[in-house]
Amino acid sequence: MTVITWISTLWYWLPTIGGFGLLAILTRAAYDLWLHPLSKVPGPWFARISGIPSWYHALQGDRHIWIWQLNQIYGGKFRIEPNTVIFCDPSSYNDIYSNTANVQKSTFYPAMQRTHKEHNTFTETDTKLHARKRRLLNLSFTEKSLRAASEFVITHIDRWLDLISEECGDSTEWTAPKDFEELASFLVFDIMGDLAFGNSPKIKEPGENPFKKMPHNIAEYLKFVYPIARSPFLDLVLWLRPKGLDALLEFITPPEIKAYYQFIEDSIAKRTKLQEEFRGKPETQQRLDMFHFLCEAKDPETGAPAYDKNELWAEANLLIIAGADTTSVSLCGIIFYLVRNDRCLEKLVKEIRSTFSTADSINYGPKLQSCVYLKACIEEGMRLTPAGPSELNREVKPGGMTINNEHYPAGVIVGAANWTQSRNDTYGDPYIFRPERWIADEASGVTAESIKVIRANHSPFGRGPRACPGKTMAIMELMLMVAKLLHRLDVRKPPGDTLGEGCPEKQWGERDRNIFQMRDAFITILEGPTVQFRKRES
Ligand code: HEM
Repeated sequence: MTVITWISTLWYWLPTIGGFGLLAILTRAAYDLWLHPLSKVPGPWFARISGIPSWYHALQGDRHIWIWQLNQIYGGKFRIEPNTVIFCDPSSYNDIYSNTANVQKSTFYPAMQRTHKEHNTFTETDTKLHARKRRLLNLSFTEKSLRAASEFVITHIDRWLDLISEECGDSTEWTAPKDFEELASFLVFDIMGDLAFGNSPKIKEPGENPFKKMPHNIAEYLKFVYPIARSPFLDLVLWLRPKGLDALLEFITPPEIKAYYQFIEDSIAKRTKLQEEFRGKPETQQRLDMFHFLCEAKDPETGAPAYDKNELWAEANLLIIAGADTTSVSLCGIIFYLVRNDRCLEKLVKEIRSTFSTADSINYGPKLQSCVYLKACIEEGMRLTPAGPSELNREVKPGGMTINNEHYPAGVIVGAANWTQSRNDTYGDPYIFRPERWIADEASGVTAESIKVIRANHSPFGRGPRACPGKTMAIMELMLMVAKLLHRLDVRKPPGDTLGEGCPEKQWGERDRNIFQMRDAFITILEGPTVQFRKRES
């Protein structure tokens, strides 16, 4: 048969093929609307028959705003994709993320990993395999490792503040406006590099350094991979990955990201060698970073090293991605709100400067823990600036589960979105930065009970078996960063600066000038805040 005959035959059959295609789409849409187990759950009709709206908003980076808007329209639960329901009340939140919930992570998570082979604790969907990985990873998050980590953290924060103070000089004038988002991400990446694989990229230091683009490149990578993981073609993508798609993605990976991977590989090789040299020496002569605890982890059944080279790579890489952006986003959120709320900033500065006589005396101990207003500012900043604004989705396992007294069958995807969850009615005045809501005080009417209610509503570190193992470390870092910064320096918003604020010309949900706006790429991507520093007066 000649090519011309092929084309004319195809042309002849095209209407029939098109007709069958259309029929299949209409049949599927009718099923999704009227027969699907979620058919009674409300939601926009297009989202109930197609993943395209959700995908579109993932591409736009405003999926959290879209979900929040749907919450205003449809109430406590709605369908955002044919097979996905979002819940917005505390009771459902607890049902989905409790230790006993019959759920596992959905296939969204493996889609976020670099290659189909590179499973780490975060992307593992199988509940039993995850439990094993998590038990081992937890060995890096003990009280002992935390104490050891705090020393690395303090060294970096002090150096960071020395550099900012140098810019202030001896003058009592304010510095030029600074991009705090950049400053924060440089600090946190240096810390995480040091802790996760024993090599700080030293990007907070002045001067040229190719790794200064690293936080930006990771953000770009997330912006690229996130819409893929949220796409309606996810099953096809996952099927194609081992069949050549991974190789293609590797090929088109930008050189800056490849340089970052190379940096991790080299650092791990060097750090592994060092670990060998340390073997047998007393602990005081070893480097007790998180990598140490990963290397020393033993499989409880066989007694053999818990991680092979590839797993060690995957876990160390996970720690830097999971621990760096999240902490820097939280720090930016806290500072954004503090420099816009003089009353809170003054109260916090007073607490810190009256608790510690010098910035050097601030370390991770009972005195820092006694700073209740500091803790409250951190909780409030993290409430308004969640490090991941959309839902942490979970797939219901065989046997189904009950959420808020209703049954959901196996295979359905469920979740609650942090941005929406931290703005619901439980807070009374959710759009106000008011750290006092986290402190029990008879005079202001805040009780232990009211705090329990708002805490049950949402947790920035997640809840249940997949909750963040780095929570205590992150809180330790944030407390030290904010306390040391405000002890040494005065900070303010440059007069007239609006970077990061909402704006009346923007779409619904992004207009409030008092709210820090963000882009959703699973992890939050921010622009701003801008701040000015000044040596403290006394
Ligand atoms: C303020 C900072 C942080 C926030 C807001 C945060 C938040 C979260 C959240 C919400 C999850 C659950 C994600 C999900 O279910 O999809 C998570 C998981 C995780 N986080 Fe964090 N995190 C922070 C800092 C850290 C740090 C410092 C580390 C490590 C040094 C870390 C390591 C991890 C790991 C390994 C997981 C995966 C746990 C699992 O799947 O079992 N995080 N984090």
